[in-house]
Amino acid sequence: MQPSTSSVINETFAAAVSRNPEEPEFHQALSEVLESIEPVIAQHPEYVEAGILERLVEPERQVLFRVPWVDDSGAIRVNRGFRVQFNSALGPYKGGLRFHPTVNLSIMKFLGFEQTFKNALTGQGIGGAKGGSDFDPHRRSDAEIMRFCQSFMTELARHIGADTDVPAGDIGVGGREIGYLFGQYRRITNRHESGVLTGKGIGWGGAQVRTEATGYGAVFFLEEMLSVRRDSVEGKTAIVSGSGNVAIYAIEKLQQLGAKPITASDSSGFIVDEAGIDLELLKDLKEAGRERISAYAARRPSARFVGSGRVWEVPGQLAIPAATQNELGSDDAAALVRGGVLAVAEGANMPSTPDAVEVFQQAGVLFAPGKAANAGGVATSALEMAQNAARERWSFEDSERRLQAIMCDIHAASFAAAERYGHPGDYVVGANAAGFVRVADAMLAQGLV
Ligand SMILES: NC(=O)c1ccc[n+]([C@@H]2O[C@H](COP(=O)([O-])OP(=O)(O)OC[C@H]3O[C@@H](n4cnc5c(N)ncnc54)[C@H](O)[C@@H]3O)[C@@H](O)[C@H]2O)c1
Repeated sequence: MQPSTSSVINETFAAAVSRNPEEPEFHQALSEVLESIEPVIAQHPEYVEAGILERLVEPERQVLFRVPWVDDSGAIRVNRGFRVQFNSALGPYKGGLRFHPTVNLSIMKFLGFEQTFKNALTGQGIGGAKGGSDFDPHRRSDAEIMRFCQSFMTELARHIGADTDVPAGDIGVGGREIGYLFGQYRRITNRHESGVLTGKGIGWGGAQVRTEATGYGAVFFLEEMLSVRRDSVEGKTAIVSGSGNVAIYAIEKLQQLGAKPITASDSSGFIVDEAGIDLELLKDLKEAGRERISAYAARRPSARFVGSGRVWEVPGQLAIPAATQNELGSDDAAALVRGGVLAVAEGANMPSTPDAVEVFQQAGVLFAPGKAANAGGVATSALEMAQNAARERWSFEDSERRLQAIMCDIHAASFAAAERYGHPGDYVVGANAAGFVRVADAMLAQGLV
């Protein structure tokens, strides 16, 4: 007799937890995905027979390395570098690099695992990975950032390649860092291998819309969810957290589509601007000046800075958490519901705790998990790889149209899978199921590797 689906899921989870102790973020991501694919497993015993679940939860390769560098005072510093190559059944490993002091193996594995399903959802033929370092770029000089990136790439270079593994940016890794990383890779390999990194500068192999893609994509996804209810983002107030790459371009697209974003945040607090965010000012402070968010309120009379408290207490009909994991708990979700929220799209990866997701779903709020809503970034990275391989350059308009089409496809695939597996309207089940089936089918076809 076949073991029951729930016992297979529970055993896989328990074995993964005992093999990877003290990795809470990884356990959280595993439990969220495994739980929601139960109805898929029930319909596909062949996945269980082929050991797909046991194989999926074990990364194909994990690389940990020393990153020695010299700071501006001449002192030697040592950080730890990571690259977790999770799954390459659908294509070369693909996923961002994060430079942040909280980076550890648990966070890398949660992100690499999630990335596998997200990348599958894009339909662009890319596997899943994540990497980074516990290096803190905050208050580091430009020269220190460059030396760190060069040392980091000196080791990473031997593990990546246009057909092997293609890193990109994430928290703490933007255009400047990708430039330094690419320069060192080119120097070490003596190859201008454009497809080895994405998020490159437009003048040297980068793609139009890559910078904007994650934030724009999250708003396109919001628009798709609302359109199912014959509604749209137009005229609605939006609560956005973060003030980095994802938050800034989510705010930009919300404004272009007639919504009114009124908040932004960083780890020091948040600002509320009832007149609507002044995007030029925000970009000037965060992209050019790398200043704290309080500087926004200091320069804009309609805004106030709140140093303690929760941005989610501010009422609005739309919410885009776009800072970091577990930034939105059940009390925050309840506050958003009280404030009249209709739809939430996760710009960041796993910003909502499982309890918060439950609060949204119980209240009938449209909820898009990060692996669907923020997949626009990696999808556009795949477009960058395609342009690099073909030595082509597509226009901004063409690239944005392709991004929008991909987000519509991700929405449609997630929506359809939710219906098919008995959870209509549940985008968490839909996105996990749709992504999982694509990866599982490829693994099944490729044998026990
Ligand atoms: N950049 C992308 O293309 C992309 C794609 C998919 C998902 N994501 C996810 O989106 C999120 C944001 O990434 P980004 O690229 O905008 O990074 P970023 O470094 O440009 O911005 C991160 C923002 O989050 C804020 N932040 C970080 N830690 C915080 C904390 N503990 N409390 C409050 N605020 C905090 C920072 O101040 C900053 O405003 C991350 O979860 C990332 O994994 C990014």
